[in-house]
Amino acid sequence: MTDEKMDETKKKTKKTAECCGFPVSIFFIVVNEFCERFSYYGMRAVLVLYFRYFLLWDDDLATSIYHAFVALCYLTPIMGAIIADSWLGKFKTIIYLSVVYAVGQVVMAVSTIHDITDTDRDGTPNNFTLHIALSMLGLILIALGTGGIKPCVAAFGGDQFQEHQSRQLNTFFSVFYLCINGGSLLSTLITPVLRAQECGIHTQQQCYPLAFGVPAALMVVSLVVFISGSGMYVKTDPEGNIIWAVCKCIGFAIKNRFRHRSSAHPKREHWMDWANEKYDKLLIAQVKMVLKVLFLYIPLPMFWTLFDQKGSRWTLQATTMSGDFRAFILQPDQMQTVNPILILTMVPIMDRIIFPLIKKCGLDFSPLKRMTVGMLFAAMAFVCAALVQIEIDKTLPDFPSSSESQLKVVNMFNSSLNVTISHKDTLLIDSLESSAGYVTLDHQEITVSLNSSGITKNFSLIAGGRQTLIIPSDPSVMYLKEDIKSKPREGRNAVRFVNGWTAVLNITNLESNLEPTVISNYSLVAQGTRKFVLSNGAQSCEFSQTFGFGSSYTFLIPSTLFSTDCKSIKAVEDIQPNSVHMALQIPQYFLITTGEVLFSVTGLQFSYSQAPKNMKSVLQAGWLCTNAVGNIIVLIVAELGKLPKQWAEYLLFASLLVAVSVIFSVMAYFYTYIDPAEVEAQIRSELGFEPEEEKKKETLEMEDKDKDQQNEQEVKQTKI
Ligand SMILES: C[C@H](N)C(=O)N1CCC[C@H]1C(=O)O
Repeated sequence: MTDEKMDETKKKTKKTAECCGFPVSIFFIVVNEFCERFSYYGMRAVLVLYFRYFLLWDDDLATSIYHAFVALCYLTPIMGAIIADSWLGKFKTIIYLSVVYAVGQVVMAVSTIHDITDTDRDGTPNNFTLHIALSMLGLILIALGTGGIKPCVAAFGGDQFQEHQSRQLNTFFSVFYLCINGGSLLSTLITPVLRAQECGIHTQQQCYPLAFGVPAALMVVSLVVFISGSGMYVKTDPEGNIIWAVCKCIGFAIKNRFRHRSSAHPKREHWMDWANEKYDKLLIAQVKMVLKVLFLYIPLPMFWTLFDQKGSRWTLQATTMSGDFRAFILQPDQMQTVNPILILTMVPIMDRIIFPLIKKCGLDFSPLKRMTVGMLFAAMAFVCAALVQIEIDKTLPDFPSSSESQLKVVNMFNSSLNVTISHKDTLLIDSLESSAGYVTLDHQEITVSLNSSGITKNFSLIAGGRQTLIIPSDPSVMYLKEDIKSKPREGRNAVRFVNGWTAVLNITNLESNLEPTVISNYSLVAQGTRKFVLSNGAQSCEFSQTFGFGSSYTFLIPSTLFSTDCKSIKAVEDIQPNSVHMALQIPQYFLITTGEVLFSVTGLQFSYSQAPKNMKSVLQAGWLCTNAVGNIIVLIVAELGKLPKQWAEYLLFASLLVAVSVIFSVMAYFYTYIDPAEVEAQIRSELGFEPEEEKKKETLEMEDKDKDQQNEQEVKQTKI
């Protein structure tokens, strides 16, 4: 045996330090994963807000770029796997790509410092191009890093286990998943709080640099932890350019099959056997194993398509619900933290109680069955989401269709008015009151007549819009103002004021002073009791209003404002607060998380256990790719298909997933589980290669011989 070969075999049979039956090196790997996921999910938690409120992109662009980024993060694992399995090995790939990742996070954090381009010191950046360029560069580096290392870390963790530790290996994947979710939970709680702080050199702004800087620091910690374990790892070397060899082998099999397509040539058991002429049996067997699993993955993206809507559709659903839990207030996007919290409790329960119980009952709950059941749970979660949506829809205002217009009338005149719209609808409105709700009209050109004064005016309404007609103290100058026609974002409340006082007013929360007879633009206020101070320079008074979630109010300020100490201000409710409670989303979160434990944790283990030794990262990457495709489907669905009713869309997704899980269960039925190591050993022995066990024994014997020789020499030297 050559020295090189001996070194390699020694590496493979290296005894690792153990603690409670687990390799000690695993500790560094799970801590590394915890920090990395903290970094990834922490950054993701504030990314859309950064796009929306720092770069000032609109909602559509912000969500599209966000989903495109997530999809990229799950596509780059292919690159990481190729580098690891064919070139650098998993250990070096993790280190190099972690450096790229950490640099990306730092670039991203720098891009969020508004002071770097805020030359006029007004609090907003002056060179958006630079911020956009830096953040895109940062995101690309992050996607390369996080995706690149992801298949390697899981597979590298698996590599640390010896053959006798197969039970511990399964536990490892569960612990690994717990660490992912521990990191995700902490970071999604912490980074939004960091963002809400104010910071800056010249002007104080929302502290995005801190919200992105802490994840960057955690990525550096992750790298340091991983390097610290360096001396303890089992590092398997890549066996040449395996991916290229696989591609060539598949290409040759297809070409050869095509060349021998006539019936004169006998059929072969498997189409890959057409590569027999040129490639060795071992490689062909390995390719067959990988292809079999990859084929099985084809239906899986549908699970992720539903799963990933937690962050988009379900969060939007939460914005139309009430988050008042009495002891605490939950914001709509915080509802997502229910997922990692449930993962942290359910993985141990499943592992320790449910799975052993199922086994005790003599039921066969094989990995592919678990994954099928996982998909059905996710489908049930969407049925629940549809039911909740139906409840919410009952409480939502009737917003106008695209051909309709809605009109509300506010009377700031000093006496009641009879307002007739288009000679048809007559509304009697008291002074400092509004019409009860909105009048829906199926035409846009209207005539408004104030019957007592004989004033008549024509207006053109916005099709599909909501507007308020303000009749000021001088009714002849009545005018229209556009209203919001959807629930205010993030469960906040939209407020505006009509100034019926005789002079300019300054009102807290409003961007600028309010002229007499004018209605202000909306400003958004959070849930809770809010205080408004109104002043004209000489006098001031304050009033408070308690807000729920997702309401809209117009406050009518009378001419008697200061004499009544603000008490005469009239609140008109344009959109009622959300009344369906966010707790109703818990069942759907519970079901999707149960689905995730059954589907995702099992899929991770399955991808490792069914892969040949030299293609572990490749199959992990294939598994992660199902997630990328799922995200791309979300993107396409968001752009194209919009069903008129949200609950119908939820049901459509649920039915699609049920259909896909039936297909998957049929495919799974025909799949036979293998032990890749055994298959490889068998082929090796058929081909007359030295079996691994023999190699091990030989290495140990060589080591013993080396030691004996050393001892002999030492004895000789002492004698001399
Ligand atoms: C946070 C999720 N519960 C979760 O653990 N994941 C979602 C996609 C896969 C997995 C992850 O690796 O982040």
